Amino acid sequence: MGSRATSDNGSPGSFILSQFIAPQPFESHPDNLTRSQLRRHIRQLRRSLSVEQQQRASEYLALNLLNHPDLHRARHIAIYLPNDGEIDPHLYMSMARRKGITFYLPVLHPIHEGHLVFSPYHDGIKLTANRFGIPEPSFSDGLKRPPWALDAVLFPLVGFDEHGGRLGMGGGFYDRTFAFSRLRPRLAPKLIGLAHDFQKVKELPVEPWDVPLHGVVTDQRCYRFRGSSSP
Ligand SMILES: Nc1nc2c(c(=O)[nH]1)N(C=O)[C@@H](CNc1ccc(C(=O)N[C@@H](CCC(=O)O)C(=O)O)cc1)CN2
Ligand SMILES: Nc1ncnc2c1ncn2[C@@H]1O[C@H](COP(=O)(O)OP(=O)(O)OP(=O)(O)O)[C@@H](O)[C@H]1O
Repeated sequence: MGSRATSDNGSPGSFILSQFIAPQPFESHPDNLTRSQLRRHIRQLRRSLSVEQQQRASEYLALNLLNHPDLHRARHIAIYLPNDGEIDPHLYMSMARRKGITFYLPVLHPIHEGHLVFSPYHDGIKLTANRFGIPEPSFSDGLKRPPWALDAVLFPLVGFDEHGGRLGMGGGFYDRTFAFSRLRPRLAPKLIGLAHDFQKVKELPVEPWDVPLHGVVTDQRCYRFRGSSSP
């Protein structure tokens, strides 16, 4: 199963898996949708996954992340709590914690509108729903880690394409918070999107504010984009 950590076109095994996991093959995403129509369409497909499909996707995702070269040396990783059918990174987190990795959750900045801060995520931490209903640590709890001091950030994606184009929930939170990475790419954390493989679309227009991802990891593959400096 380690062979899923590949950027080629996949093996017969991954074809069978994609038939099992995806509610529809990605080719069926309608053409010519606006960004917000596409967002609605993929979010609806994502929410329609069964508990078993989500669980299976989470297991394959964990294997692909554990084998990912960009994460081998990472010790401080930002992650997210799955919402709205997002692929679930909990299994990866529990396995990686045994290797001494510290995880951080995004918290909406109460004053710096549209920006995120990152708080440590460990057992027993108190979480409260933010204005989108997503649980997050309190802004005043725990020692925050500045975005530039993270080794890697695992972005929740709504959509992505094979060229590094990214569609998020539409708030621009990740784009604003990691805008610095376009000016100082060598200092930036590894920026890696997570998604179900069927969230891949043919092509997304790149907006001027879009922060380029180093790669995307799905339940089926690891996609790595131009500009990723790791071997
Ligand atoms: N799991 C997870 N956590 C995350 C994000 C995410 O995408 N996923 N975020 C990534 O940025 C931030 C929260 N951003 C979000 C932006 C919009 C919506 C959302 O549901 N928008 C509604 C309308 C919301 C409203 O105004 O009431 C919608 O589009 O239907 C949710 C989260 C931080 N935490
Ligand atoms: N660096 C920035 N500074 C100011 N506004 C920004 C910046 N980045 C994005 N925005 C604004 O955020 C809005 C949402 O952007 P977009 O549709 O690309 O969000 P998204 O990438 O889907 O969301 P997210 O980044 O939260 O995952 C846009 O209208 C854009 O003007």
